[in-house]
Amino acid sequence: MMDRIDRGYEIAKEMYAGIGVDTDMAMERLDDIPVSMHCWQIDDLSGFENPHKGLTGGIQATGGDTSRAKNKEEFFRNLEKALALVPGRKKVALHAIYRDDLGSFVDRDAIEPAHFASWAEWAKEHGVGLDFNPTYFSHEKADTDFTLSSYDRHIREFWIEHGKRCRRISAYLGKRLKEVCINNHWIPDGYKDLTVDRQAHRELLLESMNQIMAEKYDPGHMTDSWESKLFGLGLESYTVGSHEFYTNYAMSHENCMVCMDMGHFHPTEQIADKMTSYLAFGKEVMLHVSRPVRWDSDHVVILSDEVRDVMTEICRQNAFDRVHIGTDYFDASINRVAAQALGARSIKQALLYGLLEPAERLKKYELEGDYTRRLAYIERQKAMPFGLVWDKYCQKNNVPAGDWVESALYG
Ligand SMILES: C[C@H](O)[C@H](O)[C@@H](O)C(=O)CO
Ligand SMILES: [Mn+2]
Repeated sequence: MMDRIDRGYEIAKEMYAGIGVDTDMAMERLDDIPVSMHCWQIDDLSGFENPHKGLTGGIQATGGDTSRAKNKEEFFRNLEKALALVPGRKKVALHAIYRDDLGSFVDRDAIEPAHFASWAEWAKEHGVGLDFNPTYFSHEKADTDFTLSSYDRHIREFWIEHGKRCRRISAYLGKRLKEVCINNHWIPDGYKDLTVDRQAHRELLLESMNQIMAEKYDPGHMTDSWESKLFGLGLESYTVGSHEFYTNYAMSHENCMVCMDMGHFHPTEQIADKMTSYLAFGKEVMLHVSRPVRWDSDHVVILSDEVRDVMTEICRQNAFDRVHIGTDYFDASINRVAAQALGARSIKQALLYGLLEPAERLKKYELEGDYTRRLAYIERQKAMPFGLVWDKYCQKNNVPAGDWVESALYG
């Protein structure tokens, strides 16, 4: 007697075959697409360095759910629980403040690969790759709202050293895990109110970036991305690291790309439309998949139209090796393990949705100028039994399907 999931899958397989889509093949392809899960949802970005410092830089984790990991043991236990709820290939994205201090305090301008050796061991044991993020905020030397673009040379030098060391650590992690580690830089630098000299800070940032990026690393071990932003809380009027700024930087440097965070643009701008502008020039792209609600509020990622459009676009361009998918949100209003798992699962669902699209057929209609069929078949896709294939995919990967949240809360 076939179980419910198998019966459902048989029907779905037949229906997708009817529109020329091979569901087995789609699941196989999905197996190979890593999603990089940010570790900081587990503890609201408190980190191991100084968990009581509090977030600075115009970012916030709001909400009153009490499940935030309170110590390292709880942090790893919860992170592992969340990983176990997400099917397929995964990476974990670290921040520099999650370093191991090896028994004594180490500031950000002094961290070394040794402070992340235990993470490399952990990643090997759990079969995941690692990505990295320098932490240019939540530190006394970031309290003026300026880091790499500060007018103060000492502040700049401190953060330049941090950036350089994070690149070295990323290269070490990539080499040890035999999987490229993406080192994503995000700085909060900006002004709350009307800004008179918008260029001076950008020139300083450029100079700092050039120093950070001077050393060349094997692209098979590490690559850098620079994450732009429109505005931060309390930094509403001017952000030094704008999208145009990093785009120009990435276009003129090798082994370097932009990171587009879905919460860092004007609400009507679509990331799905932006990716191919980089791919067309042979550039890779890093994504922070997030969910802004009215502002860059970092809500938990869901299977929204925006996320589905981004993942479908990656599938249509077959750009799995050129667009790197990472999560980024910090919501303190719900259970942290469930939040962490839900966002990554939603991205995998969106990818599966895209892989189940008869892309060649749709492209053919477009080429022929048959826009009626193009629209009608894109819409038809929404009523196809995609959920039945997803359940099968979870089952194949020994991950709970429908009732997964019970494992997150009580597993
Ligand atoms: C913690 C991350 O570095 C941070 O969320 C950054 O990626 C960002 O999106 C800031 O708004
Ligand atoms: Mn981000």
